Amino acid sequence: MQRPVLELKDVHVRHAIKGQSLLGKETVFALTGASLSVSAGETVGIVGESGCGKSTLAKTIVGLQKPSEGEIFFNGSSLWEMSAANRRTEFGRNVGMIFQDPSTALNRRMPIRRILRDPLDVHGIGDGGSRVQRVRELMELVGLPESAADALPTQLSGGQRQRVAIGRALALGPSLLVADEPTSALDVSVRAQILNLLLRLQKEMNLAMIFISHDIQTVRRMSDRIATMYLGRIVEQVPSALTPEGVAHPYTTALFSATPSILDEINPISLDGPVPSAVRPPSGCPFRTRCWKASSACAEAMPPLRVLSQEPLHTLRCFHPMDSDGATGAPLSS
Ligand SMILES: Nc1ncnc2c1ncn2[C@@H]1O[C@H](COP(=O)(O)OP(=O)(O)OP(=O)(O)O)[C@@H](O)[C@H]1O
Repeated sequence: MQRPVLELKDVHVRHAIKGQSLLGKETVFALTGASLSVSAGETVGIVGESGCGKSTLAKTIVGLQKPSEGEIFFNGSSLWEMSAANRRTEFGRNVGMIFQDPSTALNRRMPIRRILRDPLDVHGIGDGGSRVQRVRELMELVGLPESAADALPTQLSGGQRQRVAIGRALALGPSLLVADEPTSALDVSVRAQILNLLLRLQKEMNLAMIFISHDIQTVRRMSDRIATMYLGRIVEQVPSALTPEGVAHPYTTALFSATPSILDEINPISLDGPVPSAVRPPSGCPFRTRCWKASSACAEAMPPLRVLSQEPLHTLRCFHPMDSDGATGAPLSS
């Protein structure tokens, strides 16, 4: 079996509450027990509502956030046991990140050719001539016209700016790409172009990709596997090829029912009540306070990780999965 490019083992991230240190009484449980892996040529999609920990997971994967507990392996080496210099050079060269909003992610005062060249300069790759050549290649790769080279980010459209951000993320030829909501700040009309560009580049470059979105249909289209997050926990990992009826966690089912594609026939499920606080998450399963299938067992303990299928991978943390009674339809009254 292929060794994963990236592997997270039981990773936790706790944030201090604003104005307090981590030693203060209360902390934000931003990520709890996340285990995940992604191999070359594979895309894992992360989906969940706002505040569920998607960005924390992304920052943790690219080394911008140190886990409070757990381990991260990159090509088999522990990220936080590497020297800081190796993390910056060896790891930094091999991982690219695309952020949600290209307007804030790019330096407004730098012309595009400098933005694309910057990673090569910082990592000392090649000489002046080869860097100029690489910038040309990158512009062609992401579909930017030559005339954009001397423009400032503010002179480009939102879609073109995101193309620049993608080019910069790929400048050093990474093996892992993390895209955190890469189209949510863009006009609907250009979203499909950027998604298609990412799909093509991921295939051509055999990248391991983590693709994050709050929209499960976009994640399904972009990924081989969907990891559903709820209140800092990965509650299910399910192959994207499965139909919504094949998913097992009630929360994943609810996400599908909120944004059905024209091919899906699912009854709408409305989730009652707000997402609980990440400072005081509920005991047991975090979803139980909004789950129409919850029982007293769900309050007592976090459901253990169950592997429903190894190849393709389907994992679940739930005491009352959808397939246990064949029901994918309307919620039972609570
Ligand atoms: N630096 C921080 N300090 C304190 N709390 C934080 C910090 N960053 C994130 N959080 C909290 O951690 C939890 C997870 O946040 P995160 O931004 O990872 O979620 P998200 O799913 O990416 O949300 P969104 O889709 O709105 O960006 C939230 O409760 C958030 O308020």
